[in-house]
Amino acid sequence: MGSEITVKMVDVAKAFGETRALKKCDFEARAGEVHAIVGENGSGKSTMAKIMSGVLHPDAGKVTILGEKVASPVDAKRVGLTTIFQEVLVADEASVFENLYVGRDGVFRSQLTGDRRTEAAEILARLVGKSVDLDQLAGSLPLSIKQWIVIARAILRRPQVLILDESSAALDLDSTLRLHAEIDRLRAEGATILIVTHRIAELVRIADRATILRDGITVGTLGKDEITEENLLSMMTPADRRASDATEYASRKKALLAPLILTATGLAAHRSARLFDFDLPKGSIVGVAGLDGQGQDAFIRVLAGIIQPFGGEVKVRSVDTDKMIALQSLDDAAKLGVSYVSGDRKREGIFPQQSIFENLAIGVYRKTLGPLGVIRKPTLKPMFKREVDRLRIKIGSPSNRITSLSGGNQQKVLIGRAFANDPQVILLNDPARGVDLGTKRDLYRELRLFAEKGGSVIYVSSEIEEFIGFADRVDVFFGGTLFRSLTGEEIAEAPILAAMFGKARDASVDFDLERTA
Ligand SMILES: Nc1ncnc2c1ncn2[C@@H]1O[C@H](COP(=O)(O)OP(=O)(O)OP(=O)(O)O)[C@@H](O)[C@H]1O
Repeated sequence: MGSEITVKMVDVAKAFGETRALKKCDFEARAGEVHAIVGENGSGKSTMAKIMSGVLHPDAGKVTILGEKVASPVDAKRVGLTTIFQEVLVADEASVFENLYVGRDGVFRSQLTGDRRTEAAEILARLVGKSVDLDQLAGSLPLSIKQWIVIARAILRRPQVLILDESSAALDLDSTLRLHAEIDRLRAEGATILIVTHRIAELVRIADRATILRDGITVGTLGKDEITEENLLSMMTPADRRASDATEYASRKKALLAPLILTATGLAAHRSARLFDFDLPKGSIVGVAGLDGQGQDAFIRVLAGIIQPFGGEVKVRSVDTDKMIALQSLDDAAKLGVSYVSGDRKREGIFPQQSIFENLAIGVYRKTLGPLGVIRKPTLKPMFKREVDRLRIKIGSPSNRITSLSGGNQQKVLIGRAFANDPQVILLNDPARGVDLGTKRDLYRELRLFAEKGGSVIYVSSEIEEFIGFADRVDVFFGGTLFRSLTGEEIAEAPILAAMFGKARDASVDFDLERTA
């Protein structure tokens, strides 16, 4: 590891009105290292990244990047710092190539040499995993490729300091590995890479050091060998709020023998995919895994009544009549007690113009309408408080806009909304994206309690480790269809991974998880 200090923050403070996002932040990163910034939702990580990038100015303290002060984003770029923020900023009406070089000595194609095209094509192909036509309009591409354009744009700048603020939160396993290979490459060239992430497996695999923030204060830095889930948790979370242990539950095969609460028969979630059947026993937790685009996302959205399947039908047991009733719409889902939580809060989840309170309580408004359709807010208050406490949502006033919350806390509001509806089935579509470690554990515990009381859970995740010690069964999607169901001891990394790649039960995966450069 190079010893040159590239990023230095001393005694930095930053407040937004009454909220003291950073109180005393000290930080140091060196050339040739991957340094993670870790902390609970709302602990100040993004604020720290924005200050380094010149987007925000500190109220107090000193910040230097490569020995220089940075007063604006332009300044930051000049000294060699590039940041990839959570938002995917791509100009739809410009070509892929123009998007890659936007802001760099003009975007006119005539000024850009052939070398640049070759370099852009190479980097993008490495990241995407296949070649991408540089001349097509970015607007015609799926979100996943747009995300790669943003990452490629940053890498093409050959930054000396690269900040990734939750840039891998929405990436699937295969994509994450490609991003890691690229990070390794930059590290080998002597760059400093700062990553803000809640994905523990990612941290352990790639970070050389990790600095932990708690409530706007940096509490310490761990070396590579010290980066473990337990160490991170104990530094991130005050002792009184820490779950006493990493309670792991044995997968309960018995739970799978209970009467069925939801069934899907002859389902085709994709146009040309093989038909499949699915069932959800009452009181069970079924995990759903798959690489990006294998049909699991369409599947859970069909179950939620958001989209229609190409064929087949979904039925849910009615609480009132105990009969299996067809579910074909969002309305049916609400009536049958099926709640949905999306991990893609920007597109499917939050109402950005509304308050935190309204965003959480929106699903129960209807049930509590008073005479003349007036919302009886006081009746909702205890429910709101219960969910905020249960999920430890860090909020100021409930009447503030939801967008004033940190990303992870917005996600917690969506999870709270699902519980608040008092459902019999909760469908979660990669809900823990951007949610901190402590809250993830709390979420698993709450879902366990929910299942023990007879509730049923379907949990889609892009992180294999989420299922282990949590799910009673893991259904793996491959090629647009349900490929394999795993129970008991098969709920482990190797069998899940094998099924995700469409491999036979006992075949080992010729895919190296530790693959680097
Ligand atoms: N523009 C803003 N206006 C008001 N409050 C803000 C603003 N930006 C951040 N905050 C508040 O500052 C605190 C720190 O937020 P920040 O986004 O830095 O946290 P974070 O650690 O990145 O969280 P997460 O893991 O959820 O992304 C939070 O309480 C947040 O609500």
